[in-house]
This record gives sequence, C-alpha cells and structure tokens, in this order.
Amino acid sequence: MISFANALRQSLPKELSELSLLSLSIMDYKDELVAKNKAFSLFCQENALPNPERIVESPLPRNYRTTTKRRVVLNREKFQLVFDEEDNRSEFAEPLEPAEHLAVYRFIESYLQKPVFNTLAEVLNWVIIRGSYKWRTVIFNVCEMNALVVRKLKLMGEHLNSSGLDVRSAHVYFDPTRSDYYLEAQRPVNALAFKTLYGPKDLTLDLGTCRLKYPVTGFSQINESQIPNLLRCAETLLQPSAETDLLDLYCGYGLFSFGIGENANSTFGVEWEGASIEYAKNSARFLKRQKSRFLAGKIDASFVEKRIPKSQSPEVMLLDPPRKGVDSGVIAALARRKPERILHIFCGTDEIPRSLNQWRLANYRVQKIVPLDLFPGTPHLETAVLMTKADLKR
Ligand SMILES: C[S@@+](CC[C@H](N)C(=O)[O-])C[C@H]1O[C@@H](n2cnc3c(N)ncnc32)[C@H](O)[C@@H]1O
Repeated sequence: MISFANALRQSLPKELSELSLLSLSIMDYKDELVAKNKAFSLFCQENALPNPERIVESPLPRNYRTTTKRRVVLNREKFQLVFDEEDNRSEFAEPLEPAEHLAVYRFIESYLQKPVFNTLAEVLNWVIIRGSYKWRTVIFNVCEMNALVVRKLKLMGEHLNSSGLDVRSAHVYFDPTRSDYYLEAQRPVNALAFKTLYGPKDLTLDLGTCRLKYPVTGFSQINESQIPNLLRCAETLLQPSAETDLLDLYCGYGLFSFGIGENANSTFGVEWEGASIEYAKNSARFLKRQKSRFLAGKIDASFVEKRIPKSQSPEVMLLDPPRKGVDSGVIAALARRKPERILHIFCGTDEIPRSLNQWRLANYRVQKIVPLDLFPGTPHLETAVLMTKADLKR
C-alpha cells in the first residue's frame, strides 16, 4: 500500500520533491496537475484499484479558499494575526487564499494593535473568514465573554461594517477551551455561545437554479469554484431520476440533495450537525421540495438499520463522509439496502482502498473513479467513486 503523499513525492519534478509537499502552491498549476495525475494513477495501481479518470481541474487554481483563519498571538508586545503552526509556512498557504481575506486580516490586525482593543485581543483565539468570492463574513472566536469584550466586539463590528471590504456580517463564537480547532468541535449548548454582531446570521450559496442558506458554523466546501463541477460529476455518475430515490448521507445543509436531486422521485438526507440539518429542512420548505426529507443523526450501523426508512423505488446512494471515513459496519449496513448505484465521495485519498474493499466484500464493484482537484496547491484530492452491484451469476 502506498500513501497518496508518497505517490505525489515520487511524481514531482526532482527539484521540488526535495521540498515539503506544501510547495505545490508555488508550482505552475499545469505542472501540479501533471504531478497529481501521475501520482493518483500510481496510487490506484499500487493499491490494486481500477484506472482512474483524469483529474477534473479547478476553475480557480489559486486564491480559491472561501474559509480561512488566523490565530491571534502576542509577539514582542504586539498582537498579530498569524498562520497556525499546523499550517506551516504562510508563503505556501497564502497563495491559496483570496486577496480580499488578506485585506480583512490586515484591517483587523491594525485595530487589535491599538491599546483600546487590548481587552479584546487578549481573549481572541482565532479570527475566521468564510463566505463567497463576492462577500465575506468574519467570526471572532473568543475564550472569554463578558460585557467589556462584547462592547469591544461591537465596536470592531462597526469598523468592519464601514470598512468597504465587503464584510457582510460578523459573529462571535465562544470557545472557553481555547481549542486548536477553529470552531469548537463540540458546540456548546449555552445560548451565549454564538452571537451575531451585525448582518445576516447565515451564509448563502448560489447554485444558479436555487439559493441555499447554511449556518455560519456548519461545514461547507472550501473551494466554491469547484462546486458546479462536483455537482455535475455526481449527477452524471449517479443519475438520479424520477424512477429512483436519492439517499444523501453526511448531507450537511443539503448541497447534493438540492444540487442533483430535483428530478429524483424523492431525496432523504442524513447529517449529525443540528444547525445544518435545520437549514436543509428550511430550504426544502422554501424551495417547495415536498419530496425532500432530512433527518438529524449520527450515521452508524444501527442508525442505518433502524432509522433510515426503506425506499419505495430503486435507490441511488451518495456518501460524502469526513476525511476519517465512515464508522465501522456502516458500509455493510448500507449494502443491505441493495442500492442500484452508490457514489462514495472521498476527501481523504488514503481512505479509498479500505472502504472500497468493504464495498467489494458487500458485492459492489467499482465502475468509475473520478478525482477532482478541490484543493489545488495542497497534496489532497476529492475523489468520487461510482459502484454498482456485482453480477453474481457471472
Ligand atoms: C465532507 S462533509 C460533507 C457535507 C455535504 N455533503 C457538503 O458537501 O456540503 C461531511 C459531513 O458529515 C457530517 N458528519 C460527520 N460524521 C458524521 C456522522 N457519523 N453522522 C452524520 N453526519 C456526520 C459532518 O458534520 C459534515 O457536515
């Protein structure tokens, strides 16, 4: 078994393979794609997987990240916004971020360095920017929340609102644990945990045919420029139609249910993040998708067996789990539903062989492997794998 990182190291031009894989962002995008295509073919070959299609290029190869973050540190008595140590060298990471984000960080940093904002700077853990390429929202992640901090945050919000930097809204997120995760992994239930300083409380994604709202704290794809390609790829491979029910697992706020499910007989989405699933339900109401249903819950084998209703029509199934993959027993439980087609989307390449082996044991066979460059300039790929039931008679 070869890891994708190792396959990539072997596929880079000699002068770059000596550098860290982070240096991909300083390569010409054409050369990066050559190396990634070579590496992914090698990865598939070495892991006994079928030959993949060519990588679907990203319309924006650099400056594409719609979510970025900075940690607040005190450096020689000056508060600064810096990349986290895990992000390593900023000269490799910065080219992936929109220039507008850098301008907003510089603006906030200049205020944090004023003595009047010291109270805020001292409790500020992260500054996060999310949004689209046209507008953005700022989230202040603080470890202490009191009346003085709130006053300073409101003042900062007023400056941002009138900055001319298209910061459409600003929010504060309370994480007393000062965790390394930029939004706390376990959302606090306390009502004060999340507060809007100004502007709309949600984010929006325009899909051309419809506009979806999603929560500021929920998951969204970080490369918005690739979303149309991702949806097109999923629709072409999975072919949801009036004769099939679409099961959308790890659905977030319903990107795939709404993006490719319009012609399906019905759609059923499952997601454990409470706010995201509420937004999905609201979108179904707003877009009058009477045959779209969403259920909040942790997808494990027992949930699949007991909580996901049986389909009335042949089922097509899409799974888009987090990088670590699905819980043990989930694939076998899903296979027992006997879906016609399965599209398993991987954001962690090294997870592919293990999961595909489980699908193979459950009698599903790979029909197509389509890699998409969702993370240009980084050693990662998104991969969509189409599977159908093996013909047991042959
Ligand atoms: C890669 S994201 C995909 C979200 C959505 N498909 C999209 O493209 O916007 C994975 C999602 O799975 C959710 N998730 C992670 N583990 C889960 C589990 N065991 N059960 C249900 N949802 C889970 C996360 O909250 C996240 O929204």
